[in-house]
Amino acid sequence: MFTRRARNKAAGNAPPPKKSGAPIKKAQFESSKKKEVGVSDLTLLSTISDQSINENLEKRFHNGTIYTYIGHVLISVNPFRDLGIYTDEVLNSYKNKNRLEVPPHVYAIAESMFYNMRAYNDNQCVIISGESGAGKTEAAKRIMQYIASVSSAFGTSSSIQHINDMVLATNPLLESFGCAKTLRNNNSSRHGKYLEIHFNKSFEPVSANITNYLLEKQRVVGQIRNERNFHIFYQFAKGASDNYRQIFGVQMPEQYIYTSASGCTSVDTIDDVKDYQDTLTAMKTIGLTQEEQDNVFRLLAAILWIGNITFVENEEGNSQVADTGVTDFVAYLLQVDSQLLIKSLVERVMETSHGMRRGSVYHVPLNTTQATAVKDALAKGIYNNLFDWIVERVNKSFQSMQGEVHKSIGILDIYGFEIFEHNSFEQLCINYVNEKLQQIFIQLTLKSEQDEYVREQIQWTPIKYFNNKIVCDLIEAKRPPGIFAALSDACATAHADPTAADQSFSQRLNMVSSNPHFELRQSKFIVKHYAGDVTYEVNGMTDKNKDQMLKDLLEMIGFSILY
Ligand SMILES: Nc1ncnc2c1ncn2[C@@H]1O[C@H](COP(=O)(O)OP(=O)(O)OP(=O)(O)O)[C@@H](O)[C@H]1O
Repeated sequence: MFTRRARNKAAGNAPPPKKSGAPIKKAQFESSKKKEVGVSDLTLLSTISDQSINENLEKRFHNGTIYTYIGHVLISVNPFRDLGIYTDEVLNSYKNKNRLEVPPHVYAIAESMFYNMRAYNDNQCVIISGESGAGKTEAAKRIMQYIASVSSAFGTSSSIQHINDMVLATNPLLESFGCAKTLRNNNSSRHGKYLEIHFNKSFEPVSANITNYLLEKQRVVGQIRNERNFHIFYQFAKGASDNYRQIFGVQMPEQYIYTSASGCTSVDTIDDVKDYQDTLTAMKTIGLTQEEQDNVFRLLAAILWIGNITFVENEEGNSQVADTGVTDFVAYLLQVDSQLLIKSLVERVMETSHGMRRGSVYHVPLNTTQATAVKDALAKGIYNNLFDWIVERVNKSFQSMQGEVHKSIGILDIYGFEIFEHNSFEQLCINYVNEKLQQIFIQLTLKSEQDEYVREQIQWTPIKYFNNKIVCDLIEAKRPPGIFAALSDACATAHADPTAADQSFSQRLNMVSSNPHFELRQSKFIVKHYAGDVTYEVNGMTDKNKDQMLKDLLEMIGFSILY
């Protein structure tokens, strides 16, 4: 976790010097103060090696001390239990304190951001990085909690309280729609989020803005064994009111394919019914009207029922909806004609063209596999649009309150680095984002620091570090092509057959195989990431990258009054 530093490094956020002659307060001997274990800043270690760093972190961790600095970067080790370190008392003990006066804590980071913004009139940003389950989202929430608390004390108007409530309400709302249980983390973020809190010239919070990055929408239609769909589906299925159960046909999660196929509908540490109530409260706090909420839940119900549409083969070997009762209900939820819905699922409209002129239109029947893919594309498309709409709606609520914006504090919380038994396009994207963050980290810390020593002609022993630019290039380079360029090229080669497109991708990967961080192995490839080696499966990558929402589906949805 690291923040943008103040311009004047030496000043830090030291309290103002005491006037001479002022009475000196009696010092308190804090018998309750925890004894320092190891060093609180790794730069104080006498020998710096992986082993000594790990030993120090471990020693502190066993003492219940999860935070340690390395210069101005805070390292946090997830305790996976309540250590009682986020109480109001602890929070208050960090207010107006220089971070060197108090033990390392995420509150100290938040305090220096708030101080630096005011003292140096500078925008602030904290980047939280770490592998999946490391505790990034928790840290982001603690920072938001701290900023809300100190900024409330800064002004007295009720609108400040309201803005802070809204900022905090974005957490349960976006977690419900954007987090899910994975094998690594019961509350894993499946999207990236950059939250900016805006302040006026008096440094009172006046609004906020959320930028959302790449939701893992594939999860809507399938999850690996013992993972779950997005939390909201289980909350809704278990907690919906009788009215919603009646009008939207809400069943328990076991009754829906999208929420039950992975064999996990409940999680020990999650109370879906309570969380559903929290989501509703958050929606109200953000300002969603009852009608807006109804439409959100109508679409969620539609997605769940879309998952239950199944296809059988007719005599010609083409797909046919197995139970039109299900499609009728989906059509009612989406407010579209049920025959139109069925047609858009079981056939594809193809149009020939003669030069610039439009040619004939053909209705090509789909087989059951193709129809299932179309059905899934519809569910993913609706959920992705719904998620974007929620983020936009939250931002609209903030904008409506907006006074003059002077400075901001930004908090970046993204999905962490992932290695699973089977890794696909989603993991490649997530791990690529983590590589890019690591690059920024290297630029902002190690490289810029060492460049400064060179500029100021300071003698020092250069620290060797792995610069992961080579891995970023491997994934994103245009020329020679990296993995993404190879993937785009394979998708562009108009292969209707996904297997042929995947093969073409695999062949193109030969071109990147000279990179020492890459290995091609038949239908798989290995990327040696900064955080570990990950084996990705080629199968299905081109389809996921194309992410086609068929024209017929878009037209069908266009008829819905919900859109
Ligand atoms: N400081 C902490 N104290 C106690 N428990 C924590 C702390 N940080 C994290 N946890 C626990 O660990 C779980 C995982 O943390 P979190 O969701 O913040 O990880 P993450 O790094 O955001 O993961 P992902 O990249 O998968 O989203 C939390 O749900 C919580 O139970």
